[in-house]
Amino acid sequence: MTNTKQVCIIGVGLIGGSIALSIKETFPEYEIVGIDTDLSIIHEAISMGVVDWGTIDLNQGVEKADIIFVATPVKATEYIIKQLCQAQLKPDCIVTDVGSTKENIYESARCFQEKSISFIGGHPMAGSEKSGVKASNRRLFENAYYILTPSDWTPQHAVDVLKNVLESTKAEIIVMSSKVHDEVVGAISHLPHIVASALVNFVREKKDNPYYTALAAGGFRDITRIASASVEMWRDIVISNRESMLEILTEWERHIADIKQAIDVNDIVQIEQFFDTAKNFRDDLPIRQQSLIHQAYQLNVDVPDHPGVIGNIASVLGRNGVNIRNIYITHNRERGEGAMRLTFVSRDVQQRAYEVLTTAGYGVQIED
Ligand SMILES: NC(=O)c1ccc[n+]([C@@H]2O[C@H](COP(=O)([O-])OP(=O)(O)OC[C@H]3O[C@@H](n4cnc5c(N)ncnc54)[C@H](O)[C@@H]3O)[C@@H](O)[C@H]2O)c1
Ligand SMILES: O=C(O)C(=O)C[C@]1(C(=O)O)C=C[C@@H](O)C=C1
Repeated sequence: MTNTKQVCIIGVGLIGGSIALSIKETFPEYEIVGIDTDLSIIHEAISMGVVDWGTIDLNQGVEKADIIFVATPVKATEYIIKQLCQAQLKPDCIVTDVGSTKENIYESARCFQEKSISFIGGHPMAGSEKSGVKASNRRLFENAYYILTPSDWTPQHAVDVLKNVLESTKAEIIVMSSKVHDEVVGAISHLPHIVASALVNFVREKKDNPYYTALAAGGFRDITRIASASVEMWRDIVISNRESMLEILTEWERHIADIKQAIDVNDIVQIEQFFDTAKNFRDDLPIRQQSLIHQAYQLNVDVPDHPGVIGNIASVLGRNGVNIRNIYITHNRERGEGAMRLTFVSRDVQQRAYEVLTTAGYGVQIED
């Protein structure tokens, strides 16, 4: 149990909105206040039930808060923390953030120490390439890790209060130092985003030949989904995690140079080892049961080039009571044929759809 009554979310976007929704579901008695730069965002958040009320006035929004979440891009977070240090906060207020980098935010939060305000860095390790309050979801963090990096002046009971509130996200909370956070997350999150964007830019340079974009299908799309994420957010992340990123990118260049060298001298053993080492490690990565919104129960359906075939697939499923959650078409074959990737909410619905479509004569593959 906590005595928390009012939670303030600064930056009511994807992450701030999702945290607000999780907290509201578990603690309906809490008042959730939203602060953003634009009143239209506040109005939208109120109409979606994400916050109870909101304002664009930081001082007005935080004055009665028991817990403040700063959920803005990380450079804005540094600035907002400085403003909070000057603001009138309740004496036992806890300030936390959700930023993807932790060292820079920890440094800017040192000003809380002389005011004896508890500051606990935070980073939920789940998200999406989408932004804004519209994309928020109360189940976003289910079964994900939620990293906390408490400051050394923050008492343990404040960390316990925050953990208690964060249990509403159903994430697994782990504690580490902000330095270790930035090194590890730099490698497993920030580097992949750079690689994805570099890969897209690489193909973009070849766009004069239309085959590049036409043939960029499954593998390319899978590995580059995250290149569609918020530019502001990722600009701030790589600027803020500069030191770790420079070291990581130097290591990365070594990996690329090694495989390039192996191809150059036709070193078949080394080429095989390159793929084999990666495959073994990837196959052994622990699988965390993801939240419902991440689970994708999919079917690939061969789509012959006939007028009305897509409508027919949708209606045959509809007639049999099967709801489609998402449809994605890949035109990855010559002469107009393609594949349709359908997503369903559960394994049962996926199985039912498979039966319906195979009975109707479609070529269907289940994707695990
Ligand atoms: N998107 C992800 O996958 C993800 C995952 C984990 C953590 N994060 C971190 O969470 C934070 C927010 O990311 P997001 O994806 O929710 O972004 P978002 O763009 O969806 O939301 C950010 C919100 O902050 C508001 N904002 C910006 N500057 C502000 C300011 N000065 N004052 C008040 N509001 C301001 C924006 O208007 C927007 O509503 C970032 O620090 C990011 O690094 C993102
Ligand atoms: O799933 C995605 O789209 C994400 O990019 C989520 C992701 C990640 O890299 O794993 C992105 C940034 C965050 O700081 C944490 C999570």
